[in-house]
Amino acid sequence: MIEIRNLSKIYKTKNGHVKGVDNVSLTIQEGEIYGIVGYSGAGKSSLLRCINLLERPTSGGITVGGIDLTSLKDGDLRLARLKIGMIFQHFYLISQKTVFENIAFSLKAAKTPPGKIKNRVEDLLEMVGLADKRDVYPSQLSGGQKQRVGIARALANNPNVLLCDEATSALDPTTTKSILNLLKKINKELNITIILITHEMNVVKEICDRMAIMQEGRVIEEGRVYDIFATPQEELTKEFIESVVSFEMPEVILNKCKGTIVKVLFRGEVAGEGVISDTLQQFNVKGNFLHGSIEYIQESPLGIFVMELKGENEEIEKALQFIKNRSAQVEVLRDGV
Ligand SMILES: Nc1ncnc2c1ncn2[C@@H]1O[C@H](COP(=O)(O)OP(=O)(O)OP(=O)(O)O)[C@@H](O)[C@H]1O
Repeated sequence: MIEIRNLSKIYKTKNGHVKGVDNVSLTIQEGEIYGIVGYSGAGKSSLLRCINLLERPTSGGITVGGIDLTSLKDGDLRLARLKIGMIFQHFYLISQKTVFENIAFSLKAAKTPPGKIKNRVEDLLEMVGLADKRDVYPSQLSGGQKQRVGIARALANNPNVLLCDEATSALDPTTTKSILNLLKKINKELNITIILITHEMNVVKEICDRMAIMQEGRVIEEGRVYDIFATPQEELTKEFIESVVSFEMPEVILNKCKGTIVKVLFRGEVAGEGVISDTLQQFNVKGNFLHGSIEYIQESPLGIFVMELKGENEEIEKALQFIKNRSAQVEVLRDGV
């Protein structure tokens, strides 16, 4: 378990103090994939770098697996850090060393007996699918392959935690997917807790169990990814969700609709369409679908429909109540005109 307690990071610059992280407290469970989302400057990297003490927090504490990292002296901190791997957006491989040597470098730094290095590197290369690239140099690799080397290097010393700093932001969508699948595999097979920071909500939707949204150094919302997608509370959270699940409708379409426009959200296994068709049968209202999709978040369906309901006000009220009782959320986007 990772516990971040009242953590603040203040940078002293020549123009004054800048608050990178402002009193953040989070608990991340063992084996979880946890996403931290925010726009540029929100404080994500500062927070991530405080977790392994690449940055010393100005105040607050970090406990990883029961060890309070902020209280450790240099030697003990170095040892504790070996159990926290990290990967980066720009990979940071050593260009003069081969793939094998890049990974071996981590093992040598941790004083692994020389006789054990070869097998370990080969196992790691196998795990990340790069056995055939053992002797090539980073410049001969694609971005996705470079990140695989980064991952192998981060896993070299059997960490319990993997920190991912915008690990897929420099990659195309297909490569991003393959790296996310690799991270999922590592999380499941090695039971490594993963914390990733990203500005891409689709990354979080794809692999995270829980997430936090950061703004101006603070965590403004936190919870299970599914719940956050289903019922976001903060405007910024809604904005991030709309970047992957958009229900914007062209004005011309809205202007044509004279009925009540509602957005309905169905969670889990509830068959949304069934509820809607029951509503239309039981009440004297006409329905017109404007938008609809079923998003799968961690394989759980989340159905979101936007529709126009037409009829007498009283019937519409009854229909809305009926839907409300059978759905996760109903929001009237616009009353009938
Ligand atoms: N070394 C530093 N010195 C001074 N200010 C810093 C330093 N590092 C970060 N900051 C400031 O702290 C705030 C948070 O920055 P941080 O890099 O953590 O945000 P971020 O969400 O990771 O953004 P990005 O994705 O652009 O890196 C910003 O205002 C930034 O300018």
